[in-house]
Amino acid sequence: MADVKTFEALFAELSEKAVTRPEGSGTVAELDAGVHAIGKKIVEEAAEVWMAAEHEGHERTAEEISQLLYHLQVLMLARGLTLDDVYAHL
Ligand SMILES: N=c1c2ncn([C@@H]3O[C@H](COP(=O)(O)OP(=O)(O)OP(=O)(O)O)[C@@H](O)[C@H]3O)c2ncn1[C@@H]1O[C@H](COP(=O)(O)O)[C@@H](O)[C@H]1O
Repeated sequence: MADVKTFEALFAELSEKAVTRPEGSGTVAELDAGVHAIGKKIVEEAAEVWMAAEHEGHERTAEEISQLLYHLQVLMLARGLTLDDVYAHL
């Protein structure tokens, strides 16, 4: 599984995109939409995780969880939080 993306690698990628702001980046668009919009996306994705876990299969649930983790990372970037800020509470 050589090219599996980890939580840390995704955060590094998104952090760089927030600075370099490449054309066509959904992350840049979401950051520009702001904390309120990102928060709504997190709630939506969280509901999809719940529904997938209760009614759909293993794979769909994993996919929805990956999307929730992505949007949480975007919110962290929007608020200037680092991974260590979060890990300090685990
Ligand atoms: N891991 C993700 C990721 N997970 C989820 N999403 C976005 O989250 C949304 C998923 O929401 P939904 O399932 O509700 O799908 P949807 O309703 O069709 O989407 P919207 O209409 O809400 O946009 C989509 O818009 C996806 O683009 C992600 N967007 C990007 N990434 C990764 O982030 C990195 C940077 O991406 P860019 O900023 O787009 O270059 C890349 O490695 C991507 O693989």
